[in-house]
Amino acid sequence: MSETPIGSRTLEVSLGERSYPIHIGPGLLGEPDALAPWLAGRQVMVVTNEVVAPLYLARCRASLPADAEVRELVLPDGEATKTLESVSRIWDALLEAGFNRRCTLIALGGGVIGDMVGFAAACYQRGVAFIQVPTTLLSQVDSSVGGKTGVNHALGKNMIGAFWQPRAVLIDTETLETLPAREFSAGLAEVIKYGLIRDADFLGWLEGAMEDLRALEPMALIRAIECSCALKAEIVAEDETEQGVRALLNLGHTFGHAIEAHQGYGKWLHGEAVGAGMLMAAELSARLGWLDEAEVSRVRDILLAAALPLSVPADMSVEDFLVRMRLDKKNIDSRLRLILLRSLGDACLSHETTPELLEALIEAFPRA
Ligand SMILES: NC(=O)c1ccc[n+]([C@@H]2O[C@H](COP(=O)([O-])OP(=O)(O)OC[C@H]3O[C@@H](n4cnc5c(N)ncnc54)[C@H](O)[C@@H]3O)[C@@H](O)[C@H]2O)c1
Ligand SMILES: O=C(O)C(=O)C[C@@H](O)[C@H](O)[C@H](O)COP(=O)(O)O
Ligand SMILES: [Zn+2]
Repeated sequence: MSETPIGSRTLEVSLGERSYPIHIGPGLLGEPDALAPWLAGRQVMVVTNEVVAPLYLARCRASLPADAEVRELVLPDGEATKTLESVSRIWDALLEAGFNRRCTLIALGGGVIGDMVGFAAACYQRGVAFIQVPTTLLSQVDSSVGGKTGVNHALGKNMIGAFWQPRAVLIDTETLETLPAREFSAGLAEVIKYGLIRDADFLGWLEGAMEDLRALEPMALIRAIECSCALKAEIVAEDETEQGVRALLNLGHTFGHAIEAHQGYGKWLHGEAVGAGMLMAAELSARLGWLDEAEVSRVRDILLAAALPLSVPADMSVEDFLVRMRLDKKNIDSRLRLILLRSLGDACLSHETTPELLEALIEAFPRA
């Protein structure tokens, strides 16, 4: 890009030869040639969905060089479409266009599009370039960074996938102006997650900034997105393929993924399920004697301030949770491993939970 616009920031995900930038700022999408530096060749396929296309496809095209051979694929919307069949449609479109190994895929949309396009890129002709252009808060603070790509399976979330890093992440914070409030709240869950797992100061700042964030106050937004991306980039650089510390990014997810899969993908938003799951993890941490009641209340209060659910679905039994949780990717040798909190800002991967403790926690957790 020629000039850095006011209020914008650049971070790096440091992965040696596969390092890449994260550009964050208002109005980045639509700048002429903004995407040009990371194209592998002239062939470009922009993949988006039917909600995002009318809003941002034209701006995305305007950020590509005039001589690029650009194709567009507009997929249906929603978590229920995060399937191998949708990814297959991307491969069909690439082959029909005669695209070769030097093509570049652009993921324009939220985490569903980003995860699918990344996976399509990882497999097409054994791996081609892709760029993340995230347009939801959740995808701007989490899913566009770190190279986890894939699709859901009826039996479990993100069960089919690959680690495949993008060449760049371009975050235009202005795209959040059209995002529904419920989706914005879902994104806040992952923002809160970073404070809970790794950064108590950031958590403290978030507690005071929640109103500004929900009002889309530009500087608060940039700070939340920048801090989130910086924390994620640091963890991914340390542990790209989740052999250790990266698992902390899964706080609340073992419970959350169980809710998403049991309810039917899309009924509960990913961030909503993760929010409730983080409260469950905090309460379990308290039952182990690690958090005190005041700390659990802080978790409850910040989730409430973000307009996230504090209860789980009324129709989910303890067994409904356990069946799904036993399939979690973090488990080893049938031992359930959960991310818990030793204190606010300090998470750990724990297998100290007994079945009795877990069952009692799920049983007692509020239903709605
Ligand atoms: N790969 C990772 O590391 C990672 C991390 C977190 C979440 N995820 C995955 O991300 C997915 C959730 O992502 P999400 O919350 O972005 O959901 P999403 O992609 O379904 O987007 C949410 C909704 O907002 C719409 N939308 C997108 N941008 C918009 C805009 N600017 N204005 C108006 N509407 C817009 C979408 O069409 C959709 O209806 C889940 O599948 C989750 O598993 C992946
Ligand atoms: O990047 C990661 O690592 C994460 O765990 C981020 C999570 O927010 C995200 O939901 C991720 O897709 C979960 O991955 P999974 O392997 O637990 O399905
Ligand atoms: Zn998540």
